[in-house]
Amino acid sequence: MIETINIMLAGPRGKMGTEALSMIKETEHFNLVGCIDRKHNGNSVQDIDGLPTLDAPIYTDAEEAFDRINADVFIDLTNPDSGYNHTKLALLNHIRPVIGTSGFSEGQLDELRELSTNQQTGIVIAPNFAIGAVLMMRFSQMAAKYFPNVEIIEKHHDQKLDAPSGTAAKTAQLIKEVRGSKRQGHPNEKETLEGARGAEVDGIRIHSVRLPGFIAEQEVIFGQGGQTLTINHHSSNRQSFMSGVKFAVEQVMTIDHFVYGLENLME
Ligand SMILES: NC(=O)C1=CN([C@@H]2O[C@H](COP(=O)(O)OP(=O)(O)OC[C@H]3O[C@@H](n4cnc5c(N)ncnc54)[C@H](OP(=O)(O)O)[C@@H]3O)[C@@H](O)[C@H]2O)C=CC1
Ligand SMILES: O=C(O)C1=N[C@H](C(=O)O)C[C@H](O)C1
Repeated sequence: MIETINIMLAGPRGKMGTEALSMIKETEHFNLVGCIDRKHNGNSVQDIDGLPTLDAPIYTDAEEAFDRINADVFIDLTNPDSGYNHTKLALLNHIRPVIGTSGFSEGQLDELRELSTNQQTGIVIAPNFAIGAVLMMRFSQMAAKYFPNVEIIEKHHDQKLDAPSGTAAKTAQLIKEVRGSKRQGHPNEKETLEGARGAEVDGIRIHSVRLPGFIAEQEVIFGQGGQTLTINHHSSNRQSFMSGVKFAVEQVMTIDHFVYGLENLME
């Protein structure tokens, strides 16, 4: 018999949070034990319009929630500031975090890595839960060995708060690991309009598009004498992320260290 995993979630009314609650409800060995929301203190999830019929208390005070709720895993799907604070609280309370929230700085990731080590508590931070996106990042890393000239275009809905996306930042990091530092474009190039060449991570240009109509898409474009190679991933709904959230919740129960990216948990 599979053991039940008790889950606490922050951001239940959000686009991802609502989808994650439905996934929890449909998963026999997952049990929602509480939520952190900015509204509805003292209510049960099932009393809130539009949320699945799950009987779990809502807290607006995160510290109170971590004091009172006895969970195995904490899922955060909020925003960078709240997500970072919640993640620290979860680790301090030895509740294993599964973090989908994007936009953490390198310094914040380092602090969470250190806290996870000190607390000997497993944590999974996944820039993208869609398995296709994880493969797109890995294929990009493979291609960069042979095609070191590369730029990234990420396209998201216009409600997204952070830019560049966590996925684009992680892709750049993976590429950097295999190709080293390289400034893309002409050495003497000059922007006559600031931002025209996008953001830069270790020489890799990242261009962020924000438009209604998109959910999440990324193109990694490689160029070399006479040829281009484009690796593209497209999420057309938020269900695309849920098998990855489920996988991360199951996996985080088996580790006691910091993991950044689902690829580190896949065979
Ligand atoms: N890793 C992945 O695969 C994916 C990651 N994401 C990331 O997940 C996060 C959420 O995305 P999305 O669902 O689209 O965003 P939404 O804006 O739809 O949802 C965020 C929710 O978090 C709530 N919230 C904000 N602050 C707090 C807080 N302090 N306590 C509790 N709840 C809070 C918001 O409440 P209110 O409505 O009151 O503001 C809102 O309901 C983003 O960082 C996004 O980049 C998204 C998709 C996939
Ligand atoms: O905000 C989103 O929507 C998404 N955020 C994540 C990111 O920043 O990469 C993952 C996915 O792209 C959707």
